[in-house]
Amino acid sequence: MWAPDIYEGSPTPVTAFLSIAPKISISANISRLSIYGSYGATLQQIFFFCSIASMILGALAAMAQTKVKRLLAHSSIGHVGYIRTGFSCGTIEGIQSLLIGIFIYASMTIDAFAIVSALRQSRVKYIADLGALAKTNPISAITFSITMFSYAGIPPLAGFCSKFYLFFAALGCGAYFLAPVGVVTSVIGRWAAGRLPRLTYAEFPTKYVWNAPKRIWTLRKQGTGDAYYCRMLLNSAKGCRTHAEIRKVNGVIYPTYKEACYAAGLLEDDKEYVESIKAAAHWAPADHLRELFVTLLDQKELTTPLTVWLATWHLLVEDVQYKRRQILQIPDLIRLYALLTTEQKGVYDTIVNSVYSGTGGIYFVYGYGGTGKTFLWKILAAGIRRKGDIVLNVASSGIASLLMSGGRTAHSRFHIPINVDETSTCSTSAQSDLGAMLKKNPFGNMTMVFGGDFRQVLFVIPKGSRKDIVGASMKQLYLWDYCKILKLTANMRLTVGSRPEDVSEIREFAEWILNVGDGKLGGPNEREVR
Ligand SMILES: Nc1ncnc2c1ncn2[C@@H]1O[C@H](COP(=O)(O)OP(=O)(O)OP(=O)(O)O)[C@@H](O)[C@H]1O
Repeated sequence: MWAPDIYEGSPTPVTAFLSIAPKISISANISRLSIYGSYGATLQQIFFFCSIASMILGALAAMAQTKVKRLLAHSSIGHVGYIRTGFSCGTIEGIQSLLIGIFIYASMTIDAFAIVSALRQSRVKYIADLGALAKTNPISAITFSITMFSYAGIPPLAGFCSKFYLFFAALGCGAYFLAPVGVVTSVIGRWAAGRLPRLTYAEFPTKYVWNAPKRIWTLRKQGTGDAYYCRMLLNSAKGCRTHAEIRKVNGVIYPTYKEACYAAGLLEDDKEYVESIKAAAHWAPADHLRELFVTLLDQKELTTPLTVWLATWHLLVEDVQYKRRQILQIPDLIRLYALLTTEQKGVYDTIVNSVYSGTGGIYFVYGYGGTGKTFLWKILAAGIRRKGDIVLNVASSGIASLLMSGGRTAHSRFHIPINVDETSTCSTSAQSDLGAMLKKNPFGNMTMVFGGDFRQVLFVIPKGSRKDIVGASMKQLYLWDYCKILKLTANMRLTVGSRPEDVSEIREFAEWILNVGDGKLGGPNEREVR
């Protein structure tokens, strides 16, 4: 990015920092290099050429500027050229003059930006706005003029001393061409600085109004009403006969005078700030962008803050959703819900309705491996937690509990003893959060969802018979009679995320597993697994 664009687009304190700090650090580094190293004639010629190029570019470009900050930006480019002269000499005098130059440059720049910052509080942005400053704010006008003349190198000001030392050092090392170029560019700079305080007689009332009771000129405030924008258009539109014709710009009739003013380029539309925020979004996180936006608001840089907000809000709030989800540990629910199949949606809706109708209930979601049970748990938990309600995800094993958001083993969550007998109780304290929750929501009002595949969740009973194993399963609980069974049948593992060439193999394996589970394969195993 071109430095003056950055200067223009950044808040004034940032611009001041950018115009001083890098130059000091670069000058300090190259001075050290110059002291400890040495370079030949070719390199010296290149440095001289760069100095001359910076001086000429800074001076010529400054002539064409209309905005105060851009003028300072180009002056700063010119100054880099002057300062580099000291380094290019390759002599101790050159380094001394460079240090003096950088000190004076930093002082002048701090002074200039302090004034610019103060002036921008009163919305002075353009060089033309400075025209009648002497009338309204003589102290600022005098200080700014002195600073700009010092920038231009007019004797006996500090800027002159710095340039004098630099050119003297250049002549001392035989760079006879560089000194006259520096003098000529300084004269051009003097012209650029000299045109600051001028406004024509006709232009003066466009920036200032005469305050008759106080007998002073005050800065013209920008109007906001329709009449103001209409008057603005009338100053440039020709031959209008109707209001619609006043609002017509380049063949388009705009609905409001203000929009027509923007289209005609009569109002600043803050495009530069919108572009700055968009450019910064490529490398800066959203909270930094928000800081930038707030600084722009604070510095009163924006003409139409709402327009800038509407054009950039999606970048400024990019992380908000993400952060919220992180805090609540909620995945992107809307996207996930859309992924659910019809039968998964049926199960989801039944369970969520039971939670929010207040009736509660016990459900068992039955589906063989790969039908999306774990997938459903995640979305159910997200959907209910999103509303601030509590979901306790538990599993019978530690590994299975890791698959669920905030999952724990049932034993850990409800303090269930490992070895259970008739006298066992859960050691949940009544004062704990869990105890308080259980007291507040008696089991009748709660929704409990069990899930699994009987092929996968049957208990291992050491040396137990088929009858013992079935007897230890959930089906034997008295609660089972109240359990509503919800079924998932489509094997999602086959259809989602698998490579097409693997699908038939996975399908074959899934069917084989099913058949083993259903007892359709194999014979009696003589109570031993081989
Ligand atoms: N609606 C869906 N959209 C996209 N992917 C899905 C969907 N449902 C399930 N899946 C994916 O299918 C695969 C199997 O799902 P999941 O692990 O939830 O099944 P499961 O029934 O819990 O299996 P198992 O009983 O073997 O643990 C996972 O990769 C999951 O992300």
